[in-house]
Amino acid sequence: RMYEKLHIVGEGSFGVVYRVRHVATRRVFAMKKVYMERSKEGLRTTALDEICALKEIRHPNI
Ligand SMILES: Nc1ncnc2c1ncn2[C@@H]1O[C@H](COP(=O)(O)OP(=O)(O)OP(=O)(O)O)[C@@H](O)[C@H]1O
Repeated sequence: RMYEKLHIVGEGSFGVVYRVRHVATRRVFAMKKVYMERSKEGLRTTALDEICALKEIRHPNI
């Protein structure tokens, strides 16, 4: 396992955020687990929208 879960930081509309530790470097990060419920059409568009939005953002904390 690359990241060790420490505790839950918070929860939003699209997922839950954990405080985690990167095992190799011991650095602490926030990890967001996006809800990925499956529907007949495949992945929910809300989950995809959230992932696409986060991929676009350029910020040292993301
Ligand atoms: N990079 C981060 N570092 C530290 N804490 C974070 C980080 N991202 C999210 N959090 C914490 O986790 C909580 C949930 O974040 P999330 O982005 O899932 O939802 P939100 O943006 O607060 O709400 P919503 O998505 O419903 O508008 C936040 O309120 C914040 O406390």
